[in-house]
Amino acid sequence: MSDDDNSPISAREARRLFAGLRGAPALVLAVSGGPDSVALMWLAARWQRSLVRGPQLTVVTVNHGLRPEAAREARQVKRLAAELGLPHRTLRWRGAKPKTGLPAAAREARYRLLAEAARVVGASHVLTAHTRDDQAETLLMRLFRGSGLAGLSAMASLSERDGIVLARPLLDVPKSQLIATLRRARIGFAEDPTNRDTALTRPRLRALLPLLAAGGGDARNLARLAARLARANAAVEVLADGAERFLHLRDRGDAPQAGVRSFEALAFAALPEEVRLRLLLRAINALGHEGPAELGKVEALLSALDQAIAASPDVRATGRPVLKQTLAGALISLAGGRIHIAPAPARRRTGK
Ligand SMILES: Nc1ncnc2c1ncn2[C@@H]1O[C@H](COP(=O)(O)OP(=O)(O)OP(=O)(O)O)[C@@H](O)[C@H]1O
Repeated sequence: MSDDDNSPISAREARRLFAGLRGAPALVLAVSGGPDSVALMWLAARWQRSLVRGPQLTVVTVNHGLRPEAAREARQVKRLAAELGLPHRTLRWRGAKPKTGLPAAAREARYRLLAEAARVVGASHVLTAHTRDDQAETLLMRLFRGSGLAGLSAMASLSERDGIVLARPLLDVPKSQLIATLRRARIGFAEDPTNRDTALTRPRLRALLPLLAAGGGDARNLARLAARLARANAAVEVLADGAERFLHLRDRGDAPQAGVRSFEALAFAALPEEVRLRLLLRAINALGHEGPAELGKVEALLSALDQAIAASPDVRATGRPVLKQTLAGALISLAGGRIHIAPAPARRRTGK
């Protein structure tokens, strides 16, 4: 870790971090009460005060109703927001909580509530306080889960969700600098108890980080790797766009049925493997009705398609499907020299 990593963030540095947000009419700050998001709130408030006509800021805390201390933490955020002259709202996650996949459901609900709050106050962006350390952890989690290039690109500094831009202005900032900023400003913050719960994947990974850092795999290097992979991923996406247009042009005058995607099999087979995979993923995710397809399953499908195309040299000859599979609610078939992807018919109930 360099000395810089322990220095408070200067007003000038913060201006650079928030530069792209200056012209926004209003911003929502997602503040849980933990050090990162309290620092985000403090930095954003100082930045906004320094502007003649900066964006309106609204602080939002989501109480997931899962921990008894959450209400008190939300009140603490409200108090601090008031001291900084910022309006604050606490939003409750109501409704049934699932028995499995609770963290994912809580995150989903949190982003939905934050996006709703943004719409209510006319904000174009929701700002979260993800740091460089979070980026490194995300990369590692996805690495251990076997993600592909897109997943290993980790978090983007700007992304879109429900018509609202999700901005992560601190994604390149080490957490230690945020703590140093709060110490210098004499601001207290809550500690997230899930950080100490070693049953969860992220905290377990967090415990591994010092070992990795000792071997050179520190957050700076891991986050840099994520940025490089994101760059490569963006380039492959452009290639996939081009390939889609190329296949479409070859089909001129031969418009596919509505709600179906179809590619000429031999032209498809000549494309690079990563591009073929993405074309399948895009089509399956667009037309299937069972959520995003798993990369491993699309890889298996692609290999089956490749084999089927190679095994029938005159792939155009037969109108009968030489391959037919469903995946993530989409039906994929190879027939008459074309790969067709369509919504799978609804499954029939097996009960009598
Ligand atoms: N209860 C909350 N209320 C408002 N904002 C929150 C809340 N929890 C998290 N956030 C925002 O999200 C950021 C990331 O939080 P955290 O690292 O706990 O998320 P996570 O559960 O790991 O999921 P993800 O990284 O996908 O958001 C925080 O810095 C903060 O800006």
